[in-house]
Amino acid sequence: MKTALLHTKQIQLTADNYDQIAYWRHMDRQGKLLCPHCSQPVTIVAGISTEPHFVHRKEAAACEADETIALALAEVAAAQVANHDYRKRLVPRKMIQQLAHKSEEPLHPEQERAVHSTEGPLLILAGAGSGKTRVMTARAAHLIQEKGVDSRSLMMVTFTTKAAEEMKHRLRGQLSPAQLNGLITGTFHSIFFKILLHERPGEWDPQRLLKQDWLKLKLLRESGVLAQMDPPVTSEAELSQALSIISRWKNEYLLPEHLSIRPLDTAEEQSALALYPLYEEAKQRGRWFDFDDMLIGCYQLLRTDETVRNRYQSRIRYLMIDEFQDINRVQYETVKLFAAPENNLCVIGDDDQSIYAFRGSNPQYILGFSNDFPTAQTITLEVNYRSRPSIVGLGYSLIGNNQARHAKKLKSFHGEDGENYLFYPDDEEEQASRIVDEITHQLAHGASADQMAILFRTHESARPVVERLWEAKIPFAFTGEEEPFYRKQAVRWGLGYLRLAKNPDDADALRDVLPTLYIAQSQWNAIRSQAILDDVPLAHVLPRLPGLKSFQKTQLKAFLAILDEVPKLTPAQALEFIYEDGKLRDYVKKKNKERPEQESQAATDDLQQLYGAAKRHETIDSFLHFVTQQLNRDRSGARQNAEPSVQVMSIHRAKGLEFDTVFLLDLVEGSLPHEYALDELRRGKRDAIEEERRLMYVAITRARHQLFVGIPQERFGRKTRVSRFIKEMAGL
Ligand SMILES: Nc1ncnc2c1ncn2[C@@H]1O[C@H](COP(=O)(O)OP(=O)(O)OP(=O)(O)O)[C@@H](O)[C@H]1O
Repeated sequence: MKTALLHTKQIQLTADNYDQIAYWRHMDRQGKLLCPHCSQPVTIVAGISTEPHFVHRKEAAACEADETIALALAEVAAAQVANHDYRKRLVPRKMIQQLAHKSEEPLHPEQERAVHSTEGPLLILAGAGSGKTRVMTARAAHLIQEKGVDSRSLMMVTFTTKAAEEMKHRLRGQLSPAQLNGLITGTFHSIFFKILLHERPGEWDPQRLLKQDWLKLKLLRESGVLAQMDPPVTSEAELSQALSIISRWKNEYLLPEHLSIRPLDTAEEQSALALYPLYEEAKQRGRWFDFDDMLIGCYQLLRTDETVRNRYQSRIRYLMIDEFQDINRVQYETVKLFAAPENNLCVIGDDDQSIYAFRGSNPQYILGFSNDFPTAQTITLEVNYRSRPSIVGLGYSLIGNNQARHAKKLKSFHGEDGENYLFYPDDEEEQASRIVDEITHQLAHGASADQMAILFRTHESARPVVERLWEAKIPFAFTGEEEPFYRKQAVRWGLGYLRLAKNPDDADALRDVLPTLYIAQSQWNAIRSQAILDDVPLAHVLPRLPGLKSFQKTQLKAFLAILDEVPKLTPAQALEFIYEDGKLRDYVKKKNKERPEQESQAATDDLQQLYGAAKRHETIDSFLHFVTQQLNRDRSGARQNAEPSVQVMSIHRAKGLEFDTVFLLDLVEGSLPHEYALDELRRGKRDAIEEERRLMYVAITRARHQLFVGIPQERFGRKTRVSRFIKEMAGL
C-alpha cells in the first residue's frame, strides 16, 4: 500500500518524497498514520531491498487494502529497482572471474597442495573466504594420520581462543581423543604463558596478571611512580594512551633503552617514553606483569636458555601459524626460535586482512617471509568459496587500491549472484530504522537472525541500531560493548538537566551536573543541609550558597531559568536549549580542550547523539523512561540470549566470521576511513589509510549473499561526505 492518511490528508509514497520518511516515522510512532480504506492505524515500512510502503499494524482487523500490499511488493520485486537516492545497486567496479571447473571434492587442487606440502617453510597466501580453516585442519589431520607425526609435536597457533576451539572441533571426527589432547593449540598468549608457567613457575604468578587497563592505571597511581614523570601526566585519557603506545612498542620489541636513541614522532610518544621505564619499574617491584610481558618473557627465555630452547625445538617438529598477517615482531622472533633448525614452519594468512597495526602487528612479516626463508614455497589460494561473485568483486576492486600488498587474482566459486545495495538515510537514526525494517522483512521471509550481522568501525555507530532492534523485539547480540552510551559523562550531564527540570530534588542528577555549574563536589553536604533548613528542592539551594563569585551567580540564574522553561518543551527542544542557553556545549568543549582533538570531538558528538535519540520522543518523561530501559537492558546483558540473534559487532571482532547478510554502518569520511587515518594522510602518511581499506575489505568479505552499505547524509548533526572507499569499489 503506497498511500496513508495523515491529519486527514493523503500521503502518496513516491520517489520524490522519500526524504519525508523520517518525519512520517515520527508521525507513525504517535499513531497518526491511518489506512485510507478502513481508517485503522498503519505503519510505514522503509527497508532497503523493497520500496517503502505502509502496512496495517498487527492489531488491525483485516482490510481489503492488505491484498494490494502483497501485489505492490510483488510488482516492485519484479520491476527494475529505480536507482535514486533511496538506495542504489552496489555493483563492483571490476568484475572477477568465476571458477571455470567446479568440483565437489572437499579440497580444491591448490588447497590440496597446501595440505600435502609438509616439509620446510611454507607460506600460504590465502584470499578472504578461500578456506584457511579448512586447509589448516586438513593439513593437521594429514600430518598425524597419513604421515604418522606424533600430535604432541605439532603446534597450531590461532588468533583467538574461539578459532582454536573451532579447529579442535573440526578435528574431533578425524583424530582420536589422545591425538587431539596431544596437539599444542591456542593463541600465542595462551601457549607462551603455559610454557612460562611450566619453565619458570616462581616468576609468573597468574594472580599478578594486569588484565585490564584500569588495573595498570591503579598500579601506576598506587606505586607513586607518576610523581617522577617529567612533564607530569595524570589524566586518565593521556595515561591510557601512553600505555597503549608502550604496549605497541613492547610488541615490536622496542625496550626503553632502544627508544631513547630513536627520534619520536609526536608529543604522545614523548609522554609514553617518559612513562615506559616507570611503568616497568612499578610492575617489577610488585612482580606484576601484563599480556605483552608474556610474549617478551617467552622470547627471552628461548633466546637465552639453550637447554630450554633445544628441548622445545626437538619436541615441536611442525608449526602452523594462522592469521600470520597480524603477527608482531616478538611473536615472529619467538616462532623462528621454535621452528629452527628444521623450519617445518607453515604460515597462513592474507596480507589484505592485516588490521592490528595499532597493536604492533605488521604485514611486512607476511610480505617479507620469503626473504627470511629463501627456501620457502609459496602457495596462493585465490578461490573465494564464501561470497557471491559481486561481493568478491567489490572487495577485489577496493583492495587493489592498496600499494603494500601481494597482488592476487581472486576468483569466485559461486556462479549465481545476488543484489547488494547502498542506501542513503537522512542520519544515523534513520539508518538504524531502515536496517531494522530490512531485517524484519528478511526474518518474515525465512532468514535466520544469526545469519545477519551489523558491523561498525567504531562503537559510537552502534547505539541507534541496538535501540531500534530492541524496540522491534528482534533478538540481538551486541558484542564487546564498552561503557553504555547513557552513562558517558557528557550524556549524563545532558540527562541530568532534563531530570532536574522534572524533579529539582533529584540528588543524583544534581551531583552529576555540579561541575557544569562550576560548583565543587565538596559543597554537596552544605547543599543538602541548606535544602533541609530552607525546605526547598536541592537545585533551588544553589544560588543561596555562601561565597559565590559573580560568574557563578550568573550561571546559576540561567540554570534555574532553564529548569523552569524546559518542562514545557519536547526533549529535543529542551536539549537544544540546555546546550545553547545553558552553555553546556561550551562547557563540554572547554572541559575537553586539553584532550587530543578526536576525544574532544567525541564528547561534543555524544551531546549530538543524545539530541538525535531525544528527537524520537514527544515528552521528556517518555524519553527518560526509554533511557532507563536502555540502561537496564545494558545491565541485563542482551548478549546472553541463547536464541539465534542478529550480531552487532565491530569489524575487528568480525574477522574470521561469515554471515549470509552484512549491514555496514556509516560509510562516510571520518568514520570509515577513520578520522585518524585522514589526519595521517594529510601529514603525508599512507599506512593508516591502507589499514582502513583493509578493514573495509574484511567487512565486505564477511558477507556470503548480501551486502547493504549505509551512507547517512548527516552524522552527529553534521553533513557527511561519502567514504572514498565507495568510489574505489563500486561502479556508480
Ligand atoms: N574446497 C571447498 N569446497 C567448498 N567449500 C569450501 C571449500 N573451502 C572452503 N570452503 C567454505 O568457504 C567458506 C570460507 O572458508 P574459511 O572460513 O575457511 O575461509 P578463510 O580463508 O578462513 O576466510 P577469511 O580469511 O575471510 O576469514 C567456509 O564456509 C568453508 O566451509
